[in-house]
Amino acid sequence: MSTDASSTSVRTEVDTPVFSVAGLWKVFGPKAERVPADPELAALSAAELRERTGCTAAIRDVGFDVRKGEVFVIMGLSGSGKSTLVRCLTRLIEPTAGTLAIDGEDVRAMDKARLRELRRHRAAMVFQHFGLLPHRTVLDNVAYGLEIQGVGRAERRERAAAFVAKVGLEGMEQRRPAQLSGGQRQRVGLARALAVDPEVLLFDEPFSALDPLIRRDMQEEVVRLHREEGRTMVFVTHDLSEALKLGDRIALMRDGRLVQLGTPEEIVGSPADDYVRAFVRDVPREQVVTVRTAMRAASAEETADGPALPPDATVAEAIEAVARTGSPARVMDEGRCLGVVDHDRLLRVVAGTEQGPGRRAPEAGQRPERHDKAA
Ligand SMILES: Nc1ncnc2c1ncn2[C@@H]1O[C@H](COP(=O)(O)OP(=O)(O)OP(=O)(O)O)[C@@H](O)[C@H]1O
Repeated sequence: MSTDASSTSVRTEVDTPVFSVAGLWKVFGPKAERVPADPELAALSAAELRERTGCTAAIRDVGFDVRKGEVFVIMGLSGSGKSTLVRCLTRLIEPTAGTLAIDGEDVRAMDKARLRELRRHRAAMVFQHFGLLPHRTVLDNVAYGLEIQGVGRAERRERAAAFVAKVGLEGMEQRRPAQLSGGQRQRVGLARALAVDPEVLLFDEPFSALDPLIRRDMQEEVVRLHREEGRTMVFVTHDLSEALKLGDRIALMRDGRLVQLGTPEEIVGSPADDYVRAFVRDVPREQVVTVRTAMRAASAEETADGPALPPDATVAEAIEAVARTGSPARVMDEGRCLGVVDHDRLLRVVAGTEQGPGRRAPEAGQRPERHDKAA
């Protein structure tokens, strides 16, 4: 999504944040509120803070917007504050300080009824431990959220059946959770969250208990659902490759702080500090750098011929196209040729020796748009 300040009205609508978070803190421990309020305490390291106050700052002064329709990934190592952060969004964990809004509405000011409504209708959570009801069938588990919403039996079963099919479990409606594999159970959890048609889906490390092949299936399922429905998603993971695969943007957390927020290409191409650099060192650049970044100006001859790729295609995809046809690939946007990528450009990205935007910190408005991560 564009961050261009001179946005058109369409862009303004697209840019309306679903969640807006600013100066958010979550401190566990005695008299937690004094920590964000006192600059001296707020500046202490985790160990010093614990020693001085007995408190743990799980989230420290974090701010970001989640834009409509994006997959927003919160990533970091164990203990960096990811789960706490995603739970703060619907106040499953109560923030200590800061502001938090959904569609412009102050979440911290919501009363119990409004919060319940928020969690049931607007922001549904998919947990790692799927929380299925063991004595209910797949269909009834998926219908459960609708039952809570007061939807009548016939309608909820019909809607639940459609979502069971949507996540690829057709024919298993009458099974119980114990009769399913881990991946199938996770699909039931996903269908249950989808069935209530929330504005935003929150995932807390939903796939970390799954074996790698099933995990990849589920990631593809999320990409597919996102492509089909365009639903906003906030996805917590400690796995960098999962983050790069799913995220339109990634918020990288360390010790409760947000150390970098950007597209996968920005995070890999322009790490904010040595910590992020070390984190992304082994990522194959061709899988995240886009042709928009790698391209050069095209000659008149080159604009007329050659394979065509959208600007957000990865260099890996371009390598395939160029290898197949033997000629430079054109980067096309709405029928216009923006530039070309040839052997030389592509090899430079793989070797990590290219000059240009991928090596600079992208400025606002220059961010590559990523529509179709699975392509
Ligand atoms: N209820 C609690 N009381 C005290 N400290 C807590 C509590 N919950 C979390 N913490 C601490 O807050 C920090 C962040 O925890 P959190 O669970 O959010 O991390 P995480 O990044 O999700 O980790 P993981 O990937 O291991 O789940 C950790 O230091 C943790 O020990």
